[in-house]
Amino acid sequence: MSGIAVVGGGNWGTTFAKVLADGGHDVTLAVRRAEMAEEINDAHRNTAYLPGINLPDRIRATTDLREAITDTDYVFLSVPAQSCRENLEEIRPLLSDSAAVISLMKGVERSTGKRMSEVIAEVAAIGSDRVAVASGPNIALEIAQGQPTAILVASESDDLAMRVARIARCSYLRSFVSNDVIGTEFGGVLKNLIAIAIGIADGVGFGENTKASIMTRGLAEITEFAEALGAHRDTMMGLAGMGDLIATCMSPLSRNFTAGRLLGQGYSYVDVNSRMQQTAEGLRSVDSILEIASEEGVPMPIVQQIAAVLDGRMHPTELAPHLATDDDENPKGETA
Ligand SMILES: NC(=O)c1ccc[n+]([C@@H]2O[C@H](COP(=O)([O-])OP(=O)(O)OC[C@H]3O[C@@H](n4cnc5c(N)ncnc54)[C@H](O)[C@@H]3O)[C@@H](O)[C@H]2O)c1
Ligand SMILES: O=P(O)(O)OC[C@H](O)CO
Repeated sequence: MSGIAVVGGGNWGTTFAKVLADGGHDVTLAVRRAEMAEEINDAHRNTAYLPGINLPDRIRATTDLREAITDTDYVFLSVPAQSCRENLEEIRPLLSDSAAVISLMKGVERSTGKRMSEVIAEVAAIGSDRVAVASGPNIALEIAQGQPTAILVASESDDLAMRVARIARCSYLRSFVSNDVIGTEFGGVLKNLIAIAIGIADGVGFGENTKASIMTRGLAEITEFAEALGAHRDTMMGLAGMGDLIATCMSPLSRNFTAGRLLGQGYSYVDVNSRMQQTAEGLRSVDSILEIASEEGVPMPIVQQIAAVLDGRMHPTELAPHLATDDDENPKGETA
């Protein structure tokens, strides 16, 4: 048995399939639309998601999940987090007894607050030694253009993390390994929220001081949250935390930053949703993260202000979460 499948032919799924193929592997890319599969197979292009990018011949697209998953060792999942469960329900009966499932997603499930690796283990009914996650400063289009970057692959199984890292690398993507699954996942989920705040600040017209202070306080805020949930601090200071935070907050290609900027420009949440062509996971994660933060007693002033802008309780020009403190005499974390 051998084989690699990527499920989800969007921005990231297609780019990740290209990374795997450029690393010398044959990859089956499971997509939903027949015309997309045809374009990828015949013209080696996915113009809807990666305009101007030529895809390697080693990628074969199909709309048939059975063809993609059967007898496959590694299944990489790159669909919106809210559709992870339904996609897995279709995948589960097709999985071989030893196949590993790797999440490329950066969201939590709204209905349960679960991380994607938790949803995978539950729905696919597989042990944590067959589940991995991969996350880092990975703006898809830049990687598809061959611009160099790095990614962190994490699994509770060192062996699986190493195997996935060896597959998921090529001349322009270096993979590092970790066993901090919680930190690697929360790094990706939480940086999206800070990128929305930075987008709001940008849309309002605030300058670099504002954005730098939100980013810095944001890193402290998401690190405290992630640590409370079991993440290692080092992970939050590494590629999957600070690295991804910087990339996402600074890139106009980021969908989370773009969604924030639209909010800052005065569009409502409903308008922003209808304008976004691609997945901005942060918009769907805000409520779940605040719920978990409240259960854990972790203060999240930045995320709270994003929620207030999203539901119209706060005007974007009032966004100044880095000024909020319960105790002005004893500001917390000012070494950050
Ligand atoms: N784009 C990036 O730069 C990037 C980088 C790293 C991680 N990610 C993460 O990867 C995941 C996928 O993001 P993306 O950028 O590829 O999103 P996207 O919107 O570009 O594509 C999503 C894909 O999922 C498919 N899909 C399958 N089931 C679906 C369903 N029920 N509803 C909607 N779409 C469904 C769509 O057809 C589409 O091909 C997200 O969690 C995102 O945070 C994205
Ligand atoms: O476009 P975004 O905001 O989903 O961010 C993409 C990646 O997660 C950046 O690492």
